[in-house]
Amino acid sequence: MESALSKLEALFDHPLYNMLSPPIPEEDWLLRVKPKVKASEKSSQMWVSASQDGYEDVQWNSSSNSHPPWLRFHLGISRWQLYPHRDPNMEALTQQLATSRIVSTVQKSGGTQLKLVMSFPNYGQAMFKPMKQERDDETNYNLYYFSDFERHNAEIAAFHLDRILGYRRVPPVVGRLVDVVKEIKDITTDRKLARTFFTSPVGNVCFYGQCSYYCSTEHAVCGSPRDLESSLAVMLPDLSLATRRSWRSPWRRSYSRSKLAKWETESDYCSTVKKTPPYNKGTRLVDFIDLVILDFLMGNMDRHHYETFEKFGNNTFLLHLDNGRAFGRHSKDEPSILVPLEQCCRIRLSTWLRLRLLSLPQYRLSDVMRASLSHDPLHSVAPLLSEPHLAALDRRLQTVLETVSRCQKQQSKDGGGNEVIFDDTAHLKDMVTSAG
Ligand SMILES: Nc1ncnc2c1ncn2[C@@H]1O[C@H](COP(=O)(O)OP(=O)(O)OP(=O)(O)O)[C@@H](O)[C@H]1O
Ligand SMILES: [Mn+2]
Repeated sequence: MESALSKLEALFDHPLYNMLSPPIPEEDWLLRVKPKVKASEKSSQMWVSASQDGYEDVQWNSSSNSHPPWLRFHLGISRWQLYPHRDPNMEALTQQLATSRIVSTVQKSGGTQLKLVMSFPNYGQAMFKPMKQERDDETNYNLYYFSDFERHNAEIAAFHLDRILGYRRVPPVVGRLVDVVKEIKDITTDRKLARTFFTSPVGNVCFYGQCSYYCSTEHAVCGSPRDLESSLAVMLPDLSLATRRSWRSPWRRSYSRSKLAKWETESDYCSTVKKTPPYNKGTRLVDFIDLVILDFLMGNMDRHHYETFEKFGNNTFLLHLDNGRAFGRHSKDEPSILVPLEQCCRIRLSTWLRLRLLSLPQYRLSDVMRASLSHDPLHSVAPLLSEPHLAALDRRLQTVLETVSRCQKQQSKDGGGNEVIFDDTAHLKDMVTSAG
């Protein structure tokens, strides 16, 4: 393990993760801090929390040292990433998610499967997903992808994988053992949720909540006897502060047992997408390919939509939310997830270079993932990804690199220029030269 940890350190020290980027102009931050409130106006503007039992009486000013970690996270979101590489706030943020007292729990409306929103004394919030499946269970082959369970460990592993790929587009997620009585049943104001609690025949406390899928006694989640493994993802800024736009994936599956989607029958499908806004300009297509690569590596077939922050228009990163259906199978890869890369033959240079790095023995993807996941609090209960899942990552990475090579061969055969690799580092090189 020690050598794996130093591999991860070496990876994050590599120049490919430490490229100089231009200073961020003010309009490229998602949120702005309001100017300091004058002391005379303070009393009326201060958050009133006395009535909300369990909350801290916080007095925030514009000095970021006094900000709670979740607020620092919100203030660090920019046009290009959710958090910076080697984020000095990450330790405190994940620590809060993992250990902070839970003062309120309610169901999150919308979505198909049970999810809860939990609040901390400093007003931070997290989205909770419970463990529904043992780590070594493989998704039933006769189950359609849209009927698959969501997995708490997939949410956790997706955050680590996204960071290792250098994207930083998944909100931080940690594992936590939640006491379903003390931290859910006893404190929830949600009567509909509270009503679904029961004690199983062997004395474990279980509940199922209300949702459109898997919220019934047969699909209850149970503590052991009260402790339940779960994932807690830090909440993004409220929609009233930062509106998000949802985009339908051009390679969306049909979500029907009998129909095929257009991309499954038209081999030239990407040439249409490339001409269609917003994929015809900027980096949207290669950003989407980045997401496709993440999904192929973790076997996520459920990427029907993705979101962006409206403030940044079309010129921004894609949020990689909702990864619960990843890591369902390790013994089989799902080639259809990689179809957009195969059909479009485009990839960011910086992504491709990092993928090649991760295929080298000294930075091997499975090793750095194992090391990264060992920092999660649930690692002491059981490894977040079993060895076969880690091995599948290396195998799938090879497939991604082979797909890119095939694209390059095909293109040189066709006598084309270098259109496979999209050089997103040119502006960085300019900066380095002008700085030097
Ligand atoms: N960390 C987060 N902070 C704020 N909102 C989030 C976060 N993660 C997800 N969401 C929002 O919550 C909604 C539901 O989450 P999620 O997609 O994980 O649930 P789901 O049950 O899988 O939904 P669906 O079945 O529709 O895909 C998403 O549409 C997303 O906008
Ligand atoms: Mn989903």
